[in-house]
Amino acid sequence: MKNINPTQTQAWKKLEEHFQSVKNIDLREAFAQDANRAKNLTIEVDDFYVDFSKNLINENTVALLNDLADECRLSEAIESYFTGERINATEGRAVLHTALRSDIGGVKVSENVEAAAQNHQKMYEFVDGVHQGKFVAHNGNKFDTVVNIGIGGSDLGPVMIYEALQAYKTDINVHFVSNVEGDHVEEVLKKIVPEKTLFVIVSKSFGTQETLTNATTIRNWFEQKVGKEAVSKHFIAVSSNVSRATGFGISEDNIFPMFDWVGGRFSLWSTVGMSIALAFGVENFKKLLAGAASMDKHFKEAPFEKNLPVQLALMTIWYNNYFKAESEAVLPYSQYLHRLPAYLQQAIMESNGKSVDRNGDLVDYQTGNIVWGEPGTNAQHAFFQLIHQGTKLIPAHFIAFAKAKYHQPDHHNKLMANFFAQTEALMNGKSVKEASADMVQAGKSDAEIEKLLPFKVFEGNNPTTTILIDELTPESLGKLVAMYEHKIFVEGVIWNVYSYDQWGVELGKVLADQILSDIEKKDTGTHDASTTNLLRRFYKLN
Ligand SMILES: O=P(O)(O)OC[C@H]1O[C@](O)(CO)[C@@H](O)[C@@H]1O
Repeated sequence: MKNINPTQTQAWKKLEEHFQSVKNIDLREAFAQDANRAKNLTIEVDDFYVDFSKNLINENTVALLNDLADECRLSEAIESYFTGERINATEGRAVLHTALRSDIGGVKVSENVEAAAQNHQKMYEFVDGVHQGKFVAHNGNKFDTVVNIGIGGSDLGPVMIYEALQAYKTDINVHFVSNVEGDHVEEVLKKIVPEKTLFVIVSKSFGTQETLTNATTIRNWFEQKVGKEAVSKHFIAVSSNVSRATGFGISEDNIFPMFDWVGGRFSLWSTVGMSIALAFGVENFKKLLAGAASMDKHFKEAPFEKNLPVQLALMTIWYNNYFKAESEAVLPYSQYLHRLPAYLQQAIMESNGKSVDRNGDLVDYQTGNIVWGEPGTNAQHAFFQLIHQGTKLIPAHFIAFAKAKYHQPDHHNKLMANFFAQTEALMNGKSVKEASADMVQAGKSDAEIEKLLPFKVFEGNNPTTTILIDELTPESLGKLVAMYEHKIFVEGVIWNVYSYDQWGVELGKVLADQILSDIEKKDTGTHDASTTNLLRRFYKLN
């Protein structure tokens, strides 16, 4: 059976017509006319309150988007996802990060769930052993520092969670080395005491240039400082390629396997989460998994119209494919979530940045959107100007926790006041009448008002989705991340792309290897004129 081109569905065509009548919706009027708008366009799932009502939609939009999901056979796709069908067809793999945290896929994936549990068990025993002083440094010291050596999914998930759960941290500190840039390694090495540090090399393939280079440099440094014989006590690895890891010199006991049915960017729930478990303890790691599991259940069971990942994905499709918005901002009003946008950039853009559909045909519609963001309120003082008054439509997710971690009511009230004010301001804007009234009030002359008026007007009608969560806990964080994972899945199904491969990153890797061999010989090789000149300039200084 051919995979469905979304643009050929009835719903897509109806949405095109519907778009003509909704594209100029005035949100202020929409709220004035419908007292139930906020209530009807909000989904509450336990501690998550997600308000879609400040989006450029009406209830008919939601119904038509749900029809689109139906016509694209989303329900069947969800079933295939959870039951381990090889939906990553270009690599011939199942996509089962869900089996790392819930048994919702039923008997078909019970073997995967069991294998995941065994791997987790080995990790939990190790982590508990480190905390209890059973697994110690070569000289009997307790480890108080971990260095996570990995990149992409072997870094972004762990570092994002590590930053987010600082309030739950044990006395183990984690540093992350990812970039192949030697200065990154040096800066981390400056901060650590090797005798008290555990190094975790994380690489699903154990073939990634950056990670192997960093791991080699760090091991050499360690051998010089402490001695070769101590390496086996201080270096462990997480990989699905156990033989390569042993080839690197890590003993098999110190290797924590992962599976090829877990994609790198969805792997923080696996043994890739080793540094998370070390930093926060096994119980908190389990809570993170439990939170994700509850979102899995919601996603699998809730009807589309009440389903958070489904509705979030449909909103993205609405803006991306009808309004032709290119990007989406993710704005956490929590400093703890400062790495969430970076994490989501990989998860979303590596997954759905595809231009060939699942039939192998070039798509003639927009797929993966660009995701970016920073925490509020800082972002307000940086790029909000463009969202308020620029020429681009930027739908934004505003994420906040109703309860602060520390009791600082003055700070929290101010933070939340900004959080609420921004979505209101983005929606309401400021009309000519309001802007001139303000200036009259401020005592401006008529001439000044006339001159400044165009600059003081805010068009408004900028769409936002508010994700208000009771509190930042390991559980709620797990839910939040899983919610975005499933959103990515739904978008991939509707855009009819394979979300779980990443062939697009391969070409650069191959070319970098070729150029490296030129650089090592100080040769300009056979490159285009621009690259040749750049190499010459580089050789002058090296
Ligand atoms: O864990 P590995 O195999 O080192 O890969 C790191 C990252 O590289 C990528 O394959 C892409 O470059 C990512 O998908 C992955 O997360």
